[in-house]
Amino acid sequence: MPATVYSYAESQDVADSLAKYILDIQTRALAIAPTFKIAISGGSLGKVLKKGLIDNEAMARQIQWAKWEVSFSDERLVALDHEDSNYGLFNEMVLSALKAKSITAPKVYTIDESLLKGENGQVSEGTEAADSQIAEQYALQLPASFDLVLLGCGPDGHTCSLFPGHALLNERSVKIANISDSPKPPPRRITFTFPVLEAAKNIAFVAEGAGKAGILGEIFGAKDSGLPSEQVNKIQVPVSWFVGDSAVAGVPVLTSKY
Ligand SMILES: O=C1O[C@H](COP(=O)(O)O)[C@@H](O)[C@H](O)[C@H]1O
Repeated sequence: MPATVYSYAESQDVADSLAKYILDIQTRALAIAPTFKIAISGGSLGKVLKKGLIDNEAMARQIQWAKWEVSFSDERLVALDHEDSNYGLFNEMVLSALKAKSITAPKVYTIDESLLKGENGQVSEGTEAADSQIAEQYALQLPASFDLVLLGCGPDGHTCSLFPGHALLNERSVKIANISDSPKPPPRRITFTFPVLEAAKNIAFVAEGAGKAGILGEIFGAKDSGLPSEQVNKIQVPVSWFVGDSAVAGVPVLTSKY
């Protein structure tokens, strides 16, 4: 099933179309279940969600936040209020805005921060055993299947914290893996593995900026690059990309509007 690419000149249009797509999946999910199960990534995605789901007031009114269950596709092993935390970013961009508007917050599944900390309450340097315990504990909170997984694509083609050429690309024995050698700082993270992505009902990437055009050229090019984001495109799940025109400039892919 080839991925569908939705491309827009304006960043606000990327955010608004993504928001409409999320709303449609939320509506379908809530028609058959009491909660909408979504996984969110870090990086640039937080700003796009704020623009599309919070600042766009018509959209904001239709989002049933109280019925959302939010997990993170990857998380950096830092305190939740650290600037590198993916939860921290979502909190800053979305949760704090909901609080300011007195809107009931979604249920959010974070890492167990206490497992990060040493006896003095400070985040410790971590060990393989401690980090894999954080991963195992996070896996216990996952639903059997996400209605929607929102992903970013790094300039090296990584997604979640699955990096090009890394052994975790072949990890199938656990749903959440820990990594201590992330090429992008911080080095200690946990991440979804491919079985979680394969079990999802829908997956969407968001990629903006001319800086992504090179890697998108490889991902959508004729040659198999084996890049993590390209591997996600090959999963038997509907995969959509919401991109800025500059991110697909010169990329051999058909684009449309959502
Ligand atoms: O490190 C990470 O990077 C990716 C991509 O981020 P972006 O800023 O290039 O969109 C992100 O999806 C992931 O969650 C994050 O931990």
